[in-house]
Amino acid sequence: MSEKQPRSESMHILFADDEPKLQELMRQQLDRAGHSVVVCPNGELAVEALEHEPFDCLIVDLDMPGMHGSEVMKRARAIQPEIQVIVLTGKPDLPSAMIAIENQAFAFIDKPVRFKEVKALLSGAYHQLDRWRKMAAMEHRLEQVEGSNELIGQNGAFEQVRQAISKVGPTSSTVMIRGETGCGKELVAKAVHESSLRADKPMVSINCGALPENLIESELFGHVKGAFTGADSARVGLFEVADGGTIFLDEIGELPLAMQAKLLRVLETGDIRRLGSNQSKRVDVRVVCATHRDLEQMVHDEAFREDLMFRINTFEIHVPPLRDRTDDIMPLAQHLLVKVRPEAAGQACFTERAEAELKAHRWPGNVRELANVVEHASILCDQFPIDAEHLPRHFSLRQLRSQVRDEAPMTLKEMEMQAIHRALERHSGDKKAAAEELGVSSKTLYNKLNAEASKAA
Ligand SMILES: Nc1ncnc2c1ncn2[C@@H]1O[C@H](COP(=O)(O)OP(=O)(O)OP(=O)(O)O)[C@@H](O)[C@H]1O
Repeated sequence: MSEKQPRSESMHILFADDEPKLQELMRQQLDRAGHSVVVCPNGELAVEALEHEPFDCLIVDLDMPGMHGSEVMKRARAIQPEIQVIVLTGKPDLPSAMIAIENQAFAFIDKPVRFKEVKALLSGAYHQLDRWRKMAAMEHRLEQVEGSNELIGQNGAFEQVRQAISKVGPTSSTVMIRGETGCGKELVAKAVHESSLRADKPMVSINCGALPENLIESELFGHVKGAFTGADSARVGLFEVADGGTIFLDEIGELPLAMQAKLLRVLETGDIRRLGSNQSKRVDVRVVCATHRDLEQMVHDEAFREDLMFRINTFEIHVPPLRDRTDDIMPLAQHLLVKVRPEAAGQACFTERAEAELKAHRWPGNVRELANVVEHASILCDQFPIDAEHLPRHFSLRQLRSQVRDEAPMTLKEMEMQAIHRALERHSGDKKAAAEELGVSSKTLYNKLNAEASKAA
């Protein structure tokens, strides 16, 4: 007697085969195993069924009179991309197997059908579908967290950025994006990737300044099991993950010299080698880098390899700081506000006073700082428009620091953040230089800025 499928694994199945006996058998067995099933005697009716209702799985015979099984599979994929397909055939030869592979079938079985085998495959198909749905849910969540990748900016200088993206995007050139911290370099890198022929392949990002030196190599190139103490299992590096796509090396100026040499070798040969392995592997990855550092000065100071600099700055995009495009401040503020308060769309959301303050500010943290300020204000403001009083305290303090420095009470934390922002201002957003001046590590500085950003959120 067939066992009933656990409820959670039951699927809605479309069975398409022209053999009446097999149709009857599958109808009974699939039903008994806890699935719901629609049986079609030919391809045309199967496609009609697919157009009318969603199925989890399609079991399809290749050789049916009329529409061939391969055509049914193609149509099924177009109508329901996530559908899992199991191919049945009376001729289990290479051409049939190729058809199954080309149509991304989950499994391929020959006749006569052994139901035990079908049952096991259905369980596998169920889990495959489950993974597909979880992945889709994750992508959806990621999209919500990251928001849209739309680049806002009408300013002339920003228009040049757009033009540069559209020119270099479709090529496979290495791109170097320069600009102060928070001015939108990563967003520009995403736009380069999205306008490239690799847009449907992954783009992976790594912040070279945020990783301890001993982890960077394994992060970029992976490692084999036992490569170092604690490497209990092998790990795929980001270059391999990005194969076919783009890797974004943020804060490239922070890359230690030893790693610069290894990166240069990868860029020149296209081969990567996992840490602890003797085997190289060819990867096809486009490299996009970003930095707010003066790389030429770093080369002069022997902190950055000249040969690597020449290799990565084939094409440069300069993202202007926000203070140089004040006409972009309000469109950006409105865009960032809609991200956190969708109901703000289409409304005039800032008073003249708030607008004046936003426009007068120097924005050492650029668009990221603006995003934090807007989010903070949106929390304090129950009803639009946002007024100057809704802007964050540290923002107003910075704005008015010359008048209020001695009068306004401040917590230690606020004084600390003020010191950090002043140091960043003095060093034009250069976090490493600011950290040096403040006597803390770059990592501590990043942590404090991140903590401030999440507090404002
Ligand atoms: N032109 C823009 N249009 C819309 N949003 C933007 C724009 N520029 C920056 N942002 C937003 O501002 C924030 C900071 O941008 P991004 O991370 O790209 O800056 P960055 O220059 O890479 O920063 P860092 O130097 O710290 O790495 C992000 O949330 C981004 O979406």
